[in-house]
Amino acid sequence: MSAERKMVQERAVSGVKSMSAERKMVQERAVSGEDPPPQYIMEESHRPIDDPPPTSPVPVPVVHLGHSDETAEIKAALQSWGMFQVIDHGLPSSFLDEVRDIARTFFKLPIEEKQKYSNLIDGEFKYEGYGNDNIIAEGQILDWTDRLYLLVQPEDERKLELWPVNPSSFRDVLHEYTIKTRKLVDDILKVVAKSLELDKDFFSSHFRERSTIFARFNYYPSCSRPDLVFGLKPHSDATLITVILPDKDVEGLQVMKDGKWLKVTTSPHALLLNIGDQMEIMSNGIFKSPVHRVVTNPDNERISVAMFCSNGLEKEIGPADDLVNEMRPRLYKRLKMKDYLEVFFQRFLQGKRAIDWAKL
Ligand SMILES: O=C(O)CCC(=O)C(=O)O
Ligand SMILES: [Fe+2]
Repeated sequence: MSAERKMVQERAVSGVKSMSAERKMVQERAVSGEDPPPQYIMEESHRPIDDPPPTSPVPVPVVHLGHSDETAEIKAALQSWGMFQVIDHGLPSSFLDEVRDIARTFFKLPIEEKQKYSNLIDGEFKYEGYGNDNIIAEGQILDWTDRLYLLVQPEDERKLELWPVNPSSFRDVLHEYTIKTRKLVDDILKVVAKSLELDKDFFSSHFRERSTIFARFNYYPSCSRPDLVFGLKPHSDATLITVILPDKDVEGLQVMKDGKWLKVTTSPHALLLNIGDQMEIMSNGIFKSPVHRVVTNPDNERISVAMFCSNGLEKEIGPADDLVNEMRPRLYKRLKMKDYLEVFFQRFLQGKRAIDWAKL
């Protein structure tokens, strides 16, 4: 990785001085049966218990790739939900299970083994590795989750020393999963471009130019007080598009739709795709980056794997010229990806959205 890029990445997350010190992992708290301590507890008005409660599960729309209706299906799904599931993605179910297995096996390793990949070095927060969120402010509320966060693309920027060697298949499976999800995302971005009547390579060419993919393995231990804490606070992703491999058995993801929280349910063989803020900006707001959150569960742990696909850090992005006209004025400014990410991460940690900063 170039020195400049490294600096930018580090600045992107620690623009405000890090206050992370050695921290107990959420998994350790859950194993010892601890109730969530105060730094995890949401203030009363923002707790996961909603009135009215999240409605009964409505499956997220399915897009049938390669089908004559795919363009219309994607457009409808993105305008109503900001997300969709794909079942005919070409990745065998057994392979998706392997991806879930490497995540589960890694998080089951003894803490000392996992700490070899820690994102805290001498108390200083690093972007990649195993751990939790950076702490940048006193009183910051933490999420009930542990993670492993790795850059997988561009390949020549991977920090392989942070890729677990246990389970022994971890690196090969993650590499293969990267190649496969990348191909899927490239294909899907062409359909998204078509649905907006843009050149079919509009998003995928942006996406090819030193585009980044980060893999995030999310582990949400069971929690005695799901009414007080979040597995992941409400947020939108900074990405162009995100591919989520949800837990096969345990629910937890919810999305805000038409002002209400809905439980997200998908087929066990599905990949779930949601767009992020970069797509909202580039589509001039025709597609909105969905706000979503994860709740915890008193009986079960949950895992998920997210692949965050973004334009390269040095790219400047803005609304597509063809989507700006008299009827639809430009809604977002042009911005450099690295500047956006800097704002995004600071706000993400405070449970705030960055997209407002990009609006004109
Ligand atoms: O755990 C999930 O299902 C979603 C994770 C997510 O939204 C994220 O990692 O940004
Ligand atoms: Fe997310």
